[in-house]
Amino acid sequence: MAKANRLSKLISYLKPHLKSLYWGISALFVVNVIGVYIPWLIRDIFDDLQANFDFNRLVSYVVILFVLACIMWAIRMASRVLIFGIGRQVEFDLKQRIFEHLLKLEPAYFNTNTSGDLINRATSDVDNIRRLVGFAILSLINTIFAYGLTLPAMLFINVKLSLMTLAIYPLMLVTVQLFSDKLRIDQAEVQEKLSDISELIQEDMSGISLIKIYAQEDNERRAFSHKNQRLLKANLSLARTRNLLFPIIGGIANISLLVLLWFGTSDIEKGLITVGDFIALIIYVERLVFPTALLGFTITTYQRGEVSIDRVEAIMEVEPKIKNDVDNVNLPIENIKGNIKAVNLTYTYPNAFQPALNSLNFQINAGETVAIVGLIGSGKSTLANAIPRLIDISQGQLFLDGIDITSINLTDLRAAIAYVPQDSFLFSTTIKNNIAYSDPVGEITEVEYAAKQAQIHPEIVNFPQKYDTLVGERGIALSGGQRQRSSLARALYTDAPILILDDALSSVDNKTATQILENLKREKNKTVIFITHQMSAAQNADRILVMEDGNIVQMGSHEQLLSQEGLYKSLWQKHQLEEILA
Ligand SMILES: Nc1ncnc2c1ncn2[C@@H]1O[C@H](COP(=O)(O)OP(=O)(O)OP(=O)(O)O)[C@@H](O)[C@H]1O
Repeated sequence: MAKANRLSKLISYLKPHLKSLYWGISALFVVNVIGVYIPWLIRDIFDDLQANFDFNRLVSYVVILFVLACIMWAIRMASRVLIFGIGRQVEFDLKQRIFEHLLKLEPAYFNTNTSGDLINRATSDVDNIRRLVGFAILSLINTIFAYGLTLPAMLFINVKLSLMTLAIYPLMLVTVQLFSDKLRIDQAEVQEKLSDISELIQEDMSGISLIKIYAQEDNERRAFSHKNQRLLKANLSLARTRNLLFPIIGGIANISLLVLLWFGTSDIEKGLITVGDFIALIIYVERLVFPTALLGFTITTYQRGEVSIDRVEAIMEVEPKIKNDVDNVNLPIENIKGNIKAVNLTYTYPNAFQPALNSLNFQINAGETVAIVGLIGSGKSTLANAIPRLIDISQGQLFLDGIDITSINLTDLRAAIAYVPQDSFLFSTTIKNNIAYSDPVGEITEVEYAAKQAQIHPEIVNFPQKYDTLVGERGIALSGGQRQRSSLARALYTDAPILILDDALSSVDNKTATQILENLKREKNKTVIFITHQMSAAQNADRILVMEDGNIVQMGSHEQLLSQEGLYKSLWQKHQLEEILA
């Protein structure tokens, strides 16, 4: 991204918070004015008291200085709260925008972009932008005000002394810049070693049974110790760099004070400056140490923030491929019958050489139960994903109740379809919330009804907290079959006119799977499409589509297909042989 573009992005992040920024900058200005005025006052106090000491005046000066210092402290606090607050606000806005944008993107995007990278952009990169907006802006403006106000005051007191003492300050800036590069490298190294360790812990905890079966505890312990050593080394290197930098900055500041002391005292002696002038200069020089040192960090923070703006904006620039047509048609769920028709339906995955769906033509009537069978990789899941537009299919190839699905409002289309994907994903929440995912405030009786239809109810009531039992990663471990039937219950709960099951009962025994499908068949007006490798379940469907290499090679009822030579007959014979052998 070009520099000007980045700057305009940065301004757009700040735009909603301009009022706070205005007040924050104003507060910083006032702080710096008071910060320059206090040494000036001390200068006058010294010169005044030296000429004519009076205890009462001393007390009143001390009170004035104390009040000014308190006001400065309070305003400085306010400026920090305001500007760091903007950083936090921008962080909040960006995280929200990234998440909302990711929700708009199609599943294919997440196949080509790792979740680790996306999480990194939404956390570490957003954090870098927060630092740019909070710390870098505060520090940069503070430095501008500090120099802009302090330097004239110093020059007014004595040009030669001011320039001599500050001449060494660029060295401080360069040192911090050099160190901040090293600090960044060390910090990244620590981060990398830390994620290595986290990955190992995560993997070992998931594969703990395998480690035990293969008696690999010693090997894993050694692997952990090796990674832990590397983390220790990285941490020590970071500590060394930090511990070296701050004494060097202090040393440079002290050199400039020594210069001031050396030439300043002789100037007092020569009567070129007063004692008050000298003390004010010392305070001014000290005042500039912090902003100068911070400027080095500010430049690095700014550069890092710029890279992060590019990385975050790269996500935001990805246009969702599957979106509503400009003149999309609303299709209320109560008007949907559930007829599905494909006309030369063709789909090729990006970077694939062959189409996964190769000019399919079929019609599924409303209320029909259709099984899709075929060899692995023949395109069954791709077809299932095409109907709710989870993949980007072309216009004029797939129709719902005679309407091109690419022109139907996406929310309406998806509301019409209950879909159970191959992996029965469960969220880390209660079983009730998992089933009632599409309408979390639904009645428990409806949740139970769906669970009964999916034949999981008797097992749920045996769970420790019944429907309130936590499942998913942080809950109890469910068997494959229980997970599948819970996902099925989630789909049945929505009561959509079309139900698609993608091999969703593969871990359920044949008898239960057949029973579930029988129950579904009895559901009037529901179009059911179920992809399966279980031939005993498929045989009960009204019709069966047989797929091979992205083509529908056979279509008909179980009896019709058995009477023909072809893939279906050989799949059925194989199934029967397995039954006999079992
Ligand atoms: N995201 C993807 N990117 C590229 N190719 C893919 C992708 N998903 C599937 N394919 C390919 O498309 C073809 C059809 O895959 P699909 O998953 O639809 O088959 P399937 O019949 O459902 O298989 P299974 O019975 O094993 O579930 C396969 O050759 C597969 O390798």
